[in-house]
Amino acid sequence: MNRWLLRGGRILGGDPADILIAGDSIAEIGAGLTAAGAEIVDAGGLVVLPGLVDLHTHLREPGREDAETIESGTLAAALGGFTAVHAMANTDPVADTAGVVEQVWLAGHEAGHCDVAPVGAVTVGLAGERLAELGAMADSHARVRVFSDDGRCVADPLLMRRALEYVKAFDGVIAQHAQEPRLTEDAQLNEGEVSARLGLAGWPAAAEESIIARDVLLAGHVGSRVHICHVSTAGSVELIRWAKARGIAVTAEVTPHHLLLTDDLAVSYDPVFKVNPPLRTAADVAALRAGLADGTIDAVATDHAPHPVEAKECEWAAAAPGMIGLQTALSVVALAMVETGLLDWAGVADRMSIRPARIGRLTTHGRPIAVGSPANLTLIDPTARWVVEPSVLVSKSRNTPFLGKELPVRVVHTFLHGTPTVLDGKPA
Ligand SMILES: NC(=O)N[C@@H](CC(=O)O)C(=O)O
Ligand SMILES: [Zn+2]
Repeated sequence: MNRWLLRGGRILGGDPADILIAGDSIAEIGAGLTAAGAEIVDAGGLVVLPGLVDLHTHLREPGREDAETIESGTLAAALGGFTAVHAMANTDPVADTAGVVEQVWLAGHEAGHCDVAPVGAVTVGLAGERLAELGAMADSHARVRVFSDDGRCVADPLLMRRALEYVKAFDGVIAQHAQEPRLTEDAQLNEGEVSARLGLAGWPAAAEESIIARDVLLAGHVGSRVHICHVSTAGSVELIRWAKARGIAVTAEVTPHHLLLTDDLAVSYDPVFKVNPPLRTAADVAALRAGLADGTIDAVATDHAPHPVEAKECEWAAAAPGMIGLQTALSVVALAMVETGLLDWAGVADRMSIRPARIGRLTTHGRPIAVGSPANLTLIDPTARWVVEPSVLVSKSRNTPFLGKELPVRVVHTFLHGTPTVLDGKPA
């Protein structure tokens, strides 16, 4: 049997302890453990977290293998400390049938770098007209629980209501990309001072907030679960706080980039900063950080959105929105939340593993680091710094605003069901 002895790591940043992995689970935790025949990993100085779980990853396969493949995207995930990712449905073909979600699940399983939980489309072809076969996707081998037309908003309120009602039967959740389409036609960046100065069409906060207000009311009305993708405004945080206080089953995610970057970066006209929803103001960033710290926002999700060079090395208006983020997520969260004292490592584990796993109903991820739990673990060096060189990025795309930047915190080892996927920062 597979046996690994992780020596002296600090579980969630606490006191040093040894962890013995046997097979796919944690067999023992304690001081001075010995285990004949086990491979030893010196975890001295490292912090041990439950394997990170991403609720929002664009793996681009099938259809856009020039931007990313399941192999390259999940390897980036493992190097970023993730043991599970939810693969968004805006592929080509769209993941709107049991056949496509099973294909994505199987390809993830064969790649073996992390578990892949396919997200099913809410509507056929993401067209927003008819519901996709949600039940068949839930019942498939992929066991889909998260459904989203992400990239597009489910704009029709009746269709949204029906989707919320439908997924109750199998404890699913609708993950809404909250963007009122008419209010954001041609929108290029946050509507405000910067958009006015640059003369580009703005994306008002109200386009996000009006959909969130509508959808929390619908979810409350039908008694179903709604999840809000990539929350980006202070008003959205307030609405979600209000809905949670009323007992509505709403959860929400924020991206690392929305926790750190602001819309004034667009004055460079560099499309690397073009993303959907757009970067907002410093006041929004402060509200997002506070909302994540107090748990109003449940989770950090990367919205890893790879695009080929030609989609980014062009004029701002012609560029595709999106940034890659799997390999930088933990570092950016450390910068925005840990170094500012807003979250400790236990808090990071909660927002990047425990809660996202619960939202996605992944039973073997986001478990406490305890005897008997599945050995999905991420060991990080909290004092290390690294430079985001192109050579360390394994995604097929390079569209990150952090290229060339120095970031804190390095992912050192990642274990997936008891087997290392990353050792010493390298693919195992
Ligand atoms: N976030 C983005 O800017 N782009 C995403 C779609 C999405 O998550 O909305 C993509 O698929 O490229
Ligand atoms: Zn989206």
